[in-house]
Amino acid sequence: MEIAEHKAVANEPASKGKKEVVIEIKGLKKAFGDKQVLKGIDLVVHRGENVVVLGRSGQGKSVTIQCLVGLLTPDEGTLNVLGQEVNKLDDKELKELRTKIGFLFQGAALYDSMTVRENMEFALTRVLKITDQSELDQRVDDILESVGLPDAAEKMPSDLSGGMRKRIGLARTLIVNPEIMLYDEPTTGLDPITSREISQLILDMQKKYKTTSIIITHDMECAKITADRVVIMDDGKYVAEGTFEELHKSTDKFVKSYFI
Ligand SMILES: Nc1ncnc2c1ncn2[C@@H]1O[C@H](COP(=O)(O)OP(=O)(O)OP(=O)(O)O)[C@@H](O)[C@H]1O
Repeated sequence: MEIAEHKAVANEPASKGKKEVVIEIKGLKKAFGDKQVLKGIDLVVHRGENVVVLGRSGQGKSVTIQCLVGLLTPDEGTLNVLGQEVNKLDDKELKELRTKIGFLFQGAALYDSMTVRENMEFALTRVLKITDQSELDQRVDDILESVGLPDAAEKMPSDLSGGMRKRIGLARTLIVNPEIMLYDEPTTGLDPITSREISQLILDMQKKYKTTSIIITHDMECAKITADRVVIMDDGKYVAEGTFEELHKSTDKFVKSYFI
């Protein structure tokens, strides 16, 4: 197995030649009852990087993300996000940290009784406390333009196709300027063409908004399009790491099984 040794680089200054560490997970372990799900996860994500996590179902990819944002408490290990130890934060500090993190989960989680514009404005007023109507309008129009749906503002979520809902969900998440984006299977349930468009959009948004992302996916094309780096998870650990091309060329039987 060709796992790269994860070097402990937390707390390094973002000085010349060194990339700023935005997320650092060390020795993360988590069990539910007698089921040991995470058996020692180590991961460093640098600013502006898209890291894709691959792995069969039930490996603990989502559990890792939930630990990262303080929704689950690990049994062992440390999670450092934007310079803060997640498990040492009180509720108020955790809430504050979460405003810097955008989530895009399987369902786009739009409020069905609100128009697209109202969904966006709700996020802006709640998170960024913006109340000026012209600024709200400008931000909504800008983000809808960015995700390729400039005319969707007055539509209801029920009027949108699955692909459009994903785009609007992404817009709603990005409109509050998160530093980190966490995607949990962003292309699940979409047809191959729409999946490709959403993957491309994730990449475009990373470039435009300079976000740092962890993308959990089973979609290899999504991984190919979006990943600066791929990690593969198996049996509660990360077992292989590299660029998509590096892993694609791997001779390791387990890694190769992902690329068939
Ligand atoms: N709150 C919880 N209580 C008990 N067990 C849980 C809890 N959350 C997750 N698990 C268990 O942990 C294991 C890993 O779940 P997780 O959702 O992280 O898998 P995953 O790798 O994201 O899978 P998938 O690709 O199917 O989403 C599963 O067996 C799941 O049942």
